[in-house]
Amino acid sequence: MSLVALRGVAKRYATGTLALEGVSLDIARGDFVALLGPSGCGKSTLLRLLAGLADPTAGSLSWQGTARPEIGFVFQEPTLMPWATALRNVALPLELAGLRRRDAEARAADWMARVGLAGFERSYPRALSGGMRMRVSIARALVTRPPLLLMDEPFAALDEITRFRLNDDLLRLWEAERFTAVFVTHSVFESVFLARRILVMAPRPGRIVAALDITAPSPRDGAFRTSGEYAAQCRTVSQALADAMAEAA
Ligand SMILES: Nc1ncnc2c1ncn2[C@@H]1O[C@H](COP(=O)(O)OP(=O)(O)OP(=O)(O)O)[C@@H](O)[C@H]1O
Repeated sequence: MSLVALRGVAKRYATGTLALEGVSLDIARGDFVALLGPSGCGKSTLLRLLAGLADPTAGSLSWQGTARPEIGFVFQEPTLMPWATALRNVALPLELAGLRRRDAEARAADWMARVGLAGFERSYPRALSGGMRMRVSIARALVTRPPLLLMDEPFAALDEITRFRLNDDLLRLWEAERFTAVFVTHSVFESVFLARRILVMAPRPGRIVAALDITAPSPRDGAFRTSGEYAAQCRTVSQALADAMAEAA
């Protein structure tokens, strides 16, 4: 069943830039969708439309049950409050939702453990590594258990080993929670590792040029990352991306 259906969506900014045109897609509840494409193809714009941070200039977004669900966000910058401990950062969305501080912190501590940060509750963001700050950001996004998680190149600034670990842990969380995930990335390798469906986008105007299903089963782990199946899927997606870029050029 689709969580959201987009039909003929376009977005033209006030500057005249046509960031998206003719975008039609269905995002199934519980799916993991990657938006893959070169700079400027409208990935972030599509995420902003899903988030309700911008409105389409043409076409429609229809949410199942008619209302946009609660949404968790993870950006490339973890955007934590520097004056608050990691635990306070994770607890904040719960307190904003009306939970008592003690209950919010208990649940936040549980989520910190789930992202591998047990023992760092009292640490301030500046004392944590980039990867750990990103883990705090993921815990903060998921602590209210939103049905939809939007991620905009969350791991692009991290080193490769840290990025692999976060990919592994994100998949574990998704398998346990089954939120719907929409993940923006420039990386073919990351998109194939994470996603069940990859939407390849091309620029000028931003549009979806291919939709590829990645059928590899769970669990996807270190063994999957070095498998022939993974390499073959990466080749297919790379080719689709190269075709998209050639068409756009
Ligand atoms: N607020 C804005 N006002 C005007 N133009 C914008 C705005 N935001 C994005 N654009 C333009 O719309 C197009 C799509 O931008 P968008 O950021 O959605 O692409 P992207 O695929 O996410 O790129 P990147 O990978 O570089 O983040 C680009 O040409 C961009 O310059």
